[in-house]
Amino acid sequence: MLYFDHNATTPLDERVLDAMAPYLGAFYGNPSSLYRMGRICRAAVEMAREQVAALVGVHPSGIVFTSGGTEANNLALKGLTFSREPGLIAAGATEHPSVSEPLEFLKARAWRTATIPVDRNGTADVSFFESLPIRDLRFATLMLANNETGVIQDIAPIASWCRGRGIVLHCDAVQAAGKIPIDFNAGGAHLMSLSGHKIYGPKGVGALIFDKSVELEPLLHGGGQEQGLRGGTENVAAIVGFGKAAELALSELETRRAHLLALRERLEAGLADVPGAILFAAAAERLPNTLQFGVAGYDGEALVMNLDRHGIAVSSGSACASGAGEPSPVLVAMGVEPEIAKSAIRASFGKSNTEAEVDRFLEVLKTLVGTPTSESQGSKSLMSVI
Ligand SMILES: Cc1ncc(COP(=O)(O)O)c(C=O)c1O
Repeated sequence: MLYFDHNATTPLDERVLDAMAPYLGAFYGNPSSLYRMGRICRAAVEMAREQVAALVGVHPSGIVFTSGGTEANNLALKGLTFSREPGLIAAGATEHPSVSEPLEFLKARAWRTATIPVDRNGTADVSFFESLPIRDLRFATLMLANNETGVIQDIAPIASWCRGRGIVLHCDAVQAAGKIPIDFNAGGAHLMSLSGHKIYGPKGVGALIFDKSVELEPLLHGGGQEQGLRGGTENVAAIVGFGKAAELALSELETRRAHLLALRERLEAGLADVPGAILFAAAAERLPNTLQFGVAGYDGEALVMNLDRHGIAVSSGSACASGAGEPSPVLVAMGVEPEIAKSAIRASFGKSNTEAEVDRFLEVLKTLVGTPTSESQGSKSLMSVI
């Protein structure tokens, strides 16, 4: 299978599996136990904490391990509300459901939201913040990179606006981590979510990075683990795997980034010969591995299924939204017409993909959507950009 769906999930790196193995076998201790095996497991968890901290340039004590990106987002958003009077939350228009759904939950409980609009390229409008009633604004949330389009938001000016007014900013960096450099402190957000399975680590583990100045309440009360912010016996093997994946992501960041960008650019160039291809968020700064496009007149989900018959795995939008038959809310928020949005396909490359695989993808795509007519072949490019 040609796997181009790394924003949905990544395969487990073999080196990660090797690091995890002892903690799925011989070292089964509880990291809270005082005897030797417990201490070995504790040391493994703490080493992983250092590895994840290094990926985003923070002190290890600013990391809470969670069951994944979804829990990290829920912990941030709900955890901020428990000790605050209900008020206004500013939230990006293209957030992942693990942010937008907790916000819906909060809206049913006296909280209100203000949507930070995006332009046609999916870039958030920073000036929108000036229109917000500061006294009512409790906190803000904006993703670092979008899971569908790969659009990267410039968080620093928003964070500095928020910090200047004592407003907490949460940032979902699940898709950005391991693909672009992240410096938590320079970025300026107070809270940041990460996930293990998007960086060749295991599923079911993630982290919330937190600034100690922020008042945050846990979702899970229990044995006081994770500095009291996430009760429950730690999933040691998964945490160890996440740590190893983070270490590799940091040490290989530049080589991975260059490789992924070359693949993305190859696909982008090839799409110019695909009749009716429309590249989304073309002018925005995007993740090196992600390319979302539509093919006018075609249904994205049908194309995904046809590509699957040829052994090619891509997504018709975000993994969570696919199957719903609705146009992608991300593209709709960008002002893309619903009919065009319904034709969307997302290719997200990974470190093992090759140029030959991209060429094969283009070859199959062209057979599925027809080849250019001699008349259109004469034109410079058949691809429009949105
Ligand atoms: C931007 C973004 N945030 C959060 C998540 C949720 O992460 P997890 O699958 O670890 O719960 C995802 C997963 O697709 C994502 O793309």
